[in-house]
Amino acid sequence: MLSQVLTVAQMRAAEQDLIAAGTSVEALMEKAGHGAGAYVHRISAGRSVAVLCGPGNNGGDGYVIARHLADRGVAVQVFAPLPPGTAAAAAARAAFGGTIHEGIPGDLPHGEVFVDCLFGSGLTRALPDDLHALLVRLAARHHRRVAVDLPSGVESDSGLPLNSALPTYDLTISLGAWKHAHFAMPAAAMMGALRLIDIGCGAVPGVPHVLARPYLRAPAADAHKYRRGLLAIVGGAMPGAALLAARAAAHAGAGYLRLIAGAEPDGIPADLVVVRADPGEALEDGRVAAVLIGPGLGRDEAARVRFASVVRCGLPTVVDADALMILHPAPGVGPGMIFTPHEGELAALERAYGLPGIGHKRERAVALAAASGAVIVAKGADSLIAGPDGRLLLAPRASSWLSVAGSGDVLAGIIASRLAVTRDPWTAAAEGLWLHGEAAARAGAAFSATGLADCVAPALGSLL
Ligand SMILES: NC(=O)C1=CN([C@@H]2O[C@H](COP(=O)(O)OP(=O)(O)OC[C@H]3O[C@@H](n4cnc5c(N)ncnc54)[C@H](O)[C@@H]3O)[C@@H](O)[C@H]2O)[C@@H](O)CC1
Ligand SMILES: Nc1ncnc2c1ncn2[C@@H]1O[C@H](COP(=O)(O)OP(=O)(O)O)[C@@H](O)[C@H]1O
Ligand SMILES: [K+]
Repeated sequence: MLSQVLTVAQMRAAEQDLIAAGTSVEALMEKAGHGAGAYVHRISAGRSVAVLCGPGNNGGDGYVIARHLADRGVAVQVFAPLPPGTAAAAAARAAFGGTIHEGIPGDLPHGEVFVDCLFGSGLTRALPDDLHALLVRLAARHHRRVAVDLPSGVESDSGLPLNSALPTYDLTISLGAWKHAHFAMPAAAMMGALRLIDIGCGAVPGVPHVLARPYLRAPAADAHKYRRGLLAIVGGAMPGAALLAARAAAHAGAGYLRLIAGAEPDGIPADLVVVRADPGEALEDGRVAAVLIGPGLGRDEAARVRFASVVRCGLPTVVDADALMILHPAPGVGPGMIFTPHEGELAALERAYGLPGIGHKRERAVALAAASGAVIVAKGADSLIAGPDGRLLLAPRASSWLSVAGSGDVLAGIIASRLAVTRDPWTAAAEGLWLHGEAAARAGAAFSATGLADCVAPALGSLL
């Protein structure tokens, strides 16, 4: 349940449940403040800290953090432009015996760590100019910046900043549970590293979770290539993309790769079996566990015919790239499939399924999954996985070096390989998305898509 992601309303309800079970708001605030204070203490390494406290319970957490630090001998100053407006925040302030600067001071200190406890999940509108300016000035005067629960000015449920020019942070410490803003762009880009403080919230049924590290297994002792999974990759007009997907797929677990070639590929690797036959015939083999179609397929009539053959074979299929752009709702399209759209392909699919395409990305992906019956991997800087049953997984931020041409082909190859291994679209999507992020972390900086594909095997090795 520490991986659950809650809306503001769900978080409030979870807190109410704790209160109803006998914990006071003050006790929750103590737990949250001490947990966050321990992180700030570590970061400050004994150097000075400034805490900006707002009027609500986020400010209350700030007073607890300040007391935690002062008790450990850290030089801490509190900036409180507004008086506490809740009983718990007032009590936390009274318990802090140190320096409090009220109002909007003209002179502000330079120091090591700035802790933002101006507003948390209670933010309902943009910060007024005076508070915004104070936040920006204090943040600019400190080397390290920590946001408590959320960066002030960010809307929790949408991840939208309600002000322009908000500070960025090195660390964001979420309290009680993750919020959507921690995983949604553009807010997630402002937050730095993410940490969560457990205050004892129970599991909330039916809510999204954070994509977790999967644990994979080496092939069984008696494995053979077919039992490990035969993946058929259906190529098309531009063979390079399919070869790239195959290069990634080869290192993601499938025991056997076959390229059902369209245009004649150059430089075929020795370990890739190339079949020059109609996909309809080639897929009748009976041993094919999963199919990938889309990378380099093209969007012409020949592409449509190849896609229709794949649909007819009824095998578990990853549908990516061009195939998403020519896809239309039809019998056999959707259930048992994984669609891997980026933003443009997501919009095309919404048009194809007659969906309005409004709301948060997560809501759009869930609606598409329900309408199509497919598992949706909605890619981008804030990737997520939606299932036709309403399940939702939000991926932790991955390397921004993934923004390189071909990294989507690599993802499609990885997911398809996992589909051949697991035969389960949901599991394959989750394992594949994690492996892609892990491969990127291992590939370091400025990698090419080929370099990324070559890091898939060590990434998989780390998950065994
Ligand atoms: N309720 C609980 O049991 C706990 C709450 N915790 C903290 O409480 C926070 C939520 O506290 P609150 O609900 O008091 O909300 P905040 O502290 O985020 O905001 C306080 C109040 O400011 C007002 N406000 C909103 N936007 C504003 C704006 N732009 N300018 C001026 N005023 C504005 C609102 O009336 C809001 O209720 C969480 O983020 C977390 O930090 C934690 O202490 C853990 C326990
Ligand atoms: N800024 C970013 N941070 C993290 N991941 C990213 C970022 N930009 C792109 N990605 C990932 O890189 C991949 C790009 O896929 P796609 O848009 O299909 O590219 P291509 O068509 O060139 O292969 C997706 O998996 C996406 O989630
Ligand atoms: K905050």
